[in-house]
Amino acid sequence: MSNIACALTIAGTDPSGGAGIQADLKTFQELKCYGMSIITSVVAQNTTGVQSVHHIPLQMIDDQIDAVFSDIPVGAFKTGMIATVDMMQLIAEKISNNPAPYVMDPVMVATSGDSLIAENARQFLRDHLLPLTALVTPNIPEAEFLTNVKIQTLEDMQTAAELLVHHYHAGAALVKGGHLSGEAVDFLYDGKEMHRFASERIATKNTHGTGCTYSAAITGYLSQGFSLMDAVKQAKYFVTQAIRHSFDIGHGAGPTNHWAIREEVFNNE
Ligand SMILES: Nc1ncnc2c1ncn2[C@@H]1O[C@H](COP(=O)(O)OP(=O)(O)O)[C@@H](O)[C@H]1O
Ligand SMILES: Cc1ncc(COP(=O)(O)O)c(N)n1
Repeated sequence: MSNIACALTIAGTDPSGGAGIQADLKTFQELKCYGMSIITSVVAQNTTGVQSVHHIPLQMIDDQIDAVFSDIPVGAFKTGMIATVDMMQLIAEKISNNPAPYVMDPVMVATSGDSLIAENARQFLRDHLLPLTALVTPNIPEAEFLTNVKIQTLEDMQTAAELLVHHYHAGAALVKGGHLSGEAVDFLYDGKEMHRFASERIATKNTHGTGCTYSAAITGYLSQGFSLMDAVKQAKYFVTQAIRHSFDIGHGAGPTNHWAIREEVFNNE
């Protein structure tokens, strides 16, 4: 199978398996992509929150990126948690010559409320990494920070998506509405048109890692050659099913179910 789609994630870890690198690799696997990962920080966390963080030395991040880029053609890649300005600077340099589509999940705060990146890194992310993206996938608080727009309505989400592309130079923007109420509505703006992706809101507290899973699914589909619009459409379906069949495990916000689009799960619905 030499023509397998290769998808890469550059992110932090979650030993409890619901978010970060672990969620990304599980998602790639479900989509039948060949999954690869570069670890930026090792995070001691679980469904209740973050206990401690160890940043991987810059040289080691550099070496990991070289190990992958020098050997295997990457079909698409994503970034999740990048904790410091130094890491961002290095990653920006490394990826700027890679032609594969880049999906940025602008991770700032975990579902538990714990901050995952340095205060000054947020601005650096917006000013230096955002212009390199094919797509950025902020949730409401992240979109608010990136654009300075207070987001309370579906119209505000669309305004933020347009600003991310036209003012902050993202390739495209997917503003996710998980943090509003009512239907779970996301808006994709590709620089020309606004697309709406909606699903029913599922009553669950188990949303640990939804953003990671969603952006990994988009990356996986892009690595397989789907258009941006189709990749988001398929990924929205994937994440909705993953939330619908999420696991009530752990003492906090449980993880999503990465194998929820398998046929046997549907057959048992
Ligand atoms: N309770 C829910 N029911 C259905 N879809 C949801 C629910 N919560 C979030 N989503 C969807 O999950 C995806 C992740 O969204 P969001 O929660 O906004 O991001 P993040 O996990 O980065 O905070 C989006 O497609 C959003 O619409
Ligand atoms: C290493 C890492 N990266 C990202 C998240 C965000 O998770 P969520 O998708 O729940 O916002 C996390 N909790 N840990």
